[in-house]
Amino acid sequence: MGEVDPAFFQALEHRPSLQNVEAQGIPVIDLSILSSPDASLEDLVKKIGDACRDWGFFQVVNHEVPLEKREKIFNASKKFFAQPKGEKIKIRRDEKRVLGYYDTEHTKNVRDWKEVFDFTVQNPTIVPASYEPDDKEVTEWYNQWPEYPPELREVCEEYAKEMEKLGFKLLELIALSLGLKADRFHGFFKDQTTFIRLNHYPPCPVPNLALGVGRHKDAVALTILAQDDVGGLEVKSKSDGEWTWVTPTPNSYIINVGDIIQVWSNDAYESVEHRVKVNPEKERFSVPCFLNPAHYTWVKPLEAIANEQNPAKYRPYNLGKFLVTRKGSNFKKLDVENIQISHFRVSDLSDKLEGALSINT
Ligand SMILES: O=C(O)CCC(=O)C(=O)O
Ligand SMILES: [Fe+2]
Repeated sequence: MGEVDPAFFQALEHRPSLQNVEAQGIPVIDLSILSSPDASLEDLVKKIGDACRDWGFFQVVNHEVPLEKREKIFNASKKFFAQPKGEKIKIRRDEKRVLGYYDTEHTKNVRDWKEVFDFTVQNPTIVPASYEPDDKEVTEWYNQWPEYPPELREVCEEYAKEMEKLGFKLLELIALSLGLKADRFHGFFKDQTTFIRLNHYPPCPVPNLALGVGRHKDAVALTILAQDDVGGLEVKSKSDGEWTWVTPTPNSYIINVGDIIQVWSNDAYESVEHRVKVNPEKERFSVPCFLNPAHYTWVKPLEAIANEQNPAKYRPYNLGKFLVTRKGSNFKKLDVENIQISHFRVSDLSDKLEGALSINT
């Protein structure tokens, strides 16, 4: 192995410890009660609400996603990434075709030690043609499928159906836990921009300097992640700020609240920072599904939650414009911070300023 490109090196304060702090608290929630039609959901809804509030993360077991479908997508993913780079870059993403293979993602401007393959659940996926606020034109994102392995497309499409089913169940439970009607979120996903990513983290000679994915929050509604038994995911604990290792639980899914649920819930549930450590000997595979609403959604605190006592903490933002801005910036190392929900946060200062202006006009 030659010299490692310093583009992968984290700043001193973000370098990972090689010791893992085991998670005591990230709850493992059993969903089996969902298959008994007459059972009361009260306990389950409370567990989900507590987990969303206290951790922003939880794992689910007995989720009814067939193990076979999970094994198939992991096997196909291994076959795809095991090919020479020359094969993989045949479906490399670029500024026009934003889906497919790439290995140059930067998180917070540091290069991630990983390669990925992205596909959307709806094909094509409709998004704005540009990030210019006044440009009303839309465009279509198409999936790019590799020649090898030939089963990849079918396996991915089958897996996507399972993720949608589980995703809707989880969204219902989360809605109930916020005191909303179970189907409150469904409408947002009619023309969803949900995408699934195959992640491959090769063994890394500098696991003390680099990260598989640097610290970040997921800018989507909800993430459903399958990880293999190597482990690497760390979550920043809300209670003490420690990076906490998520011990792989066989055949479980890790669920995390994304930025959009944070905004919808007006900060009742927060999108929590997480990162991925790499391993000097073992490669690791994971498959996150990022549940994301339609591009025309204006993301803002829900009326049933934000009110006079609990004023909206965010200004509405257009999801499609947000998404297109982010996708565009993935290709390059930026001099500025990537677009974040915090840019739409109503700050006390701007409130006061706005107040002052409205008095003066
Ligand atoms: O691979 C993982 O465990 C998590 C990946 C992740 O956080 C992401 O892709 O957003
Ligand atoms: Fe993430």
